[in-house]
Amino acid sequence: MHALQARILDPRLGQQWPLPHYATEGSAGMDLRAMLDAPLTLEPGQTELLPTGLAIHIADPGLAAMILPRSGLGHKHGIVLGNLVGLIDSDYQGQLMVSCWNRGHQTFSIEPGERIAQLVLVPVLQAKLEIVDSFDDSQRGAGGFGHTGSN
Ligand SMILES: O=c1ccn([C@H]2C[C@H](O)[C@@H](COP(=O)(O)OP(=O)(O)OP(=O)(O)O)O2)c(=O)[nH]1
Ligand SMILES: [Mg+2]
Repeated sequence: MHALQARILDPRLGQQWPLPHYATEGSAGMDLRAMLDAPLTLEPGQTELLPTGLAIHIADPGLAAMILPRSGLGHKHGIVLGNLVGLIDSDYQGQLMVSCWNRGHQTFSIEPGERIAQLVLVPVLQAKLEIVDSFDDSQRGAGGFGHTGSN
C-alpha cells in the first residue's frame, strides 16, 4: 500500500468520524466527508464548496488524485460535483475541497460528517510537447465525434 502524507485540519475527523479509508479490500476510492457545523440544504441547481477537513501532499509528480462523485448520491439524489471531476495536483497542500452540486429536482440536506465524494489516487505521465509538422498516418486520422458510426 502506498504511503500518502495527510494532515487533519478538522479535529472531528478521526474522532467523531472515521478518517478516509478504503471501505473494502478492493475499493478504489476512499470517501471524503463534509466537515460542516450544521446540516446544509442544497436547493436544486445550487452548488457549494465544502471542506473535507483533510489536506494531502502527494509529492510525486507521477501521481495525482481525483475527486469523484459517489454513485448512490449522484444517481438517487442528483448530488454530484460542480466541477464534474476534481483533480488534485501532486504539489497541492491545501485542504481538499468538494464542490457539491444538486443537479436534481429535489432539495437535499447534507449532514455534518456525511460522505459526499471519493478520492482516488491515480498514476500520471507528464509529457513534453514535441512539435512536428505532420503526424505519421493512423487508422483513424482526424475522424472523431461519431466517425465510426452509431452501432
Ligand atoms: O475538486 C477539487 C479540485 C481541485 N482542488 C484543489 C487541488 C488542486 O490541485 C487545486 C487546483 O485545481 P485545478 O488546477 O483543477 O483548478 P484551477 O481552477 O486550474 O486552479 P489553479 O489555477 O490553482 O490551478 O485545487 C480541490 O481541492 N478540489
Ligand atoms: Mg489548474
